[in-house]
Amino acid sequence: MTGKVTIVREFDCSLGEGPHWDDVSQTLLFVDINKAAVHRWNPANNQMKSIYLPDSTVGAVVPREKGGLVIAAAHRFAFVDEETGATETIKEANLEFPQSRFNDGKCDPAGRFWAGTMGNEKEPGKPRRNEGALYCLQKDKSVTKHVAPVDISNGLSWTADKTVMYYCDSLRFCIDAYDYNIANGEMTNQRVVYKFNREEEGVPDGHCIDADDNIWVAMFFTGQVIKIDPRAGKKLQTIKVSDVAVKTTSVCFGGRNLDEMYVTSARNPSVNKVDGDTSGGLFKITELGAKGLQANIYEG
Ligand SMILES: O=C(O)[C@H](O)[C@@H](O)[C@H](O)[C@H](O)CO
Ligand SMILES: [Zn+2]
Repeated sequence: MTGKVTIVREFDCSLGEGPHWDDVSQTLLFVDINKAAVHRWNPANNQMKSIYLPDSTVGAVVPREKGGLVIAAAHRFAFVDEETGATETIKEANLEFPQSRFNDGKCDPAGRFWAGTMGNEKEPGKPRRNEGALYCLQKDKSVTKHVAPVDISNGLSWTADKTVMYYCDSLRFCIDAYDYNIANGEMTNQRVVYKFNREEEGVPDGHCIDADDNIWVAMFFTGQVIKIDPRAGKKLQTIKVSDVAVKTTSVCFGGRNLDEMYVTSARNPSVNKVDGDTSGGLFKITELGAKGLQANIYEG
């Protein structure tokens, strides 16, 4: 199977990110970082519900088991009431770097919410260096710091047996693996499992893991999704998502059978959107011959 790409909706995201398939409602949650927007899109009726947060940016969103959402936005973890849009700060983080902000995040299989930060970027791929870190919002609502310094904290995933965690600091141009202790959330024994070729492959951004423990990475600047076998350290497949929307930012599996892949993207810089400019849109890849696992949610 090679993967069939379609554009499902021209969302015109400034910086679309963090797709999360909500299997309960069969809808897709994702963010537009620069617009501080949390979007929920229902593929069944093409309806979109959006919340615009009071924060300057939002890096990631996940559902909360007790109801509502949890976000990593600007400098805080916060709860969001999806009906009213009201937010409640849980904890602030990375305040030592005032120009930094939260970026990508995801829940681990035990229901902790992991999210990392990055320095301000005047242009994509060029942030203030070493201003980011990887944080974890524990289920007791405390926040712990795990990796620092980081340039652009991005993709996170865990193997099905919960013993390995994968992490990507984009400007390291690799995927790192860690031994993962699911009982206490500690990550140890960092090693590189795949090194990207910057020229041909672009900048590694968000990623997700499939039921076979292969990793699918959205590549920023090249409009590609790359499938990697992290055990063999090998690239298995490259899928061209778009020649126009080349800033592909993240991926997740979705759909009734979790066998469709959603891909978010960022807008190309142009004042007015011209015909055929699909950048900032949401894409779908089918016929992948792979399936995802149910996405984890925050259990605190
Ligand atoms: O989507 C993200 O994770 C960041 O917010 C982006 O800005 C990109 O990662 C970065 O620019 C890639 O080079
Ligand atoms: Zn990202």
